[in-house]
Amino acid sequence: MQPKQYQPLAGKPMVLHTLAAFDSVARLHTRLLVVAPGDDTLGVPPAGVTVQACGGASRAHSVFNGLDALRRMGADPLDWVLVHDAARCLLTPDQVNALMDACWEDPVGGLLALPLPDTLKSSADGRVAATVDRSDKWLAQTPQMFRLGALHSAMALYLDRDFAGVTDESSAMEMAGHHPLLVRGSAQNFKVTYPEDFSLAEAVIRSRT
Ligand SMILES: Nc1ccn([C@@H]2O[C@H](COP(=O)(O)OP(=O)(O)OP(=O)(O)O)[C@@H](O)[C@H]2O)c(=O)n1
Ligand SMILES: C[C@](O)(CO)[C@H](O)COP(=O)(O)O
Repeated sequence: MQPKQYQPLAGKPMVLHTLAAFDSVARLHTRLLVVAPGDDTLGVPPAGVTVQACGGASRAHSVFNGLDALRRMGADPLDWVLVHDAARCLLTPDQVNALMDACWEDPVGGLLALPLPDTLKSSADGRVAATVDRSDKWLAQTPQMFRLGALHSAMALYLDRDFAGVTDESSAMEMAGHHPLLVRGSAQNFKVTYPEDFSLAEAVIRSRT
């Protein structure tokens, strides 16, 4: 079976839907797609997209290597960078613009996220241990937008620990003492994770055309 990001959705690989969300965002200077070393599945990338085969063992390794690649490509440490999951293929240009509008003047940057919609339980041995107050809980999405140099420095602190605990860019910034901005996203910007997510993603894509 093909890796998730190349599985077809509504007639084209998932990652092409993901990249398309950034097509009409004129403020973006560079679009970089990080793939695994030796991965040329995509062949010729879409116009305006640079591919770097510098993916790593985990998401955080891939992001860190991608930040290094951007520096080699001439990006400045003060440039904003938006990091996005290939598996969030239903992102829209409006959501990207909302994140950029909210973060542009912010001293730290931020991320798309959703307030938790369901009652939250903690568990022990497969049974409910407690109901957790969810009034301050959010589900982190991507893109996550930070200054290139600040994000690289924050992540570098965890390089020798194999980025343990760095499950998203915000967590690295938080551990470096920052408080990223939460920008309300959309439930449709879910990460294709479970088998049933593929048909849901396809239905949403078809509903938009
Ligand atoms: N080594 C890796 C693993 C993941 N990712 C990125 O992180 C995103 C979110 O990870 P996910 O796809 O959920 O992780 P996987 O481990 O690839 O997928 P799954 O949990 O379904 O096995 C991916 O879409 C991809 O963009 C990456 O860049 N490098
Ligand atoms: C970055 C992320 O999508 C935010 O919700 C998520 O943490 C990725 O998790 P994964 O375990 O790498 O799929």
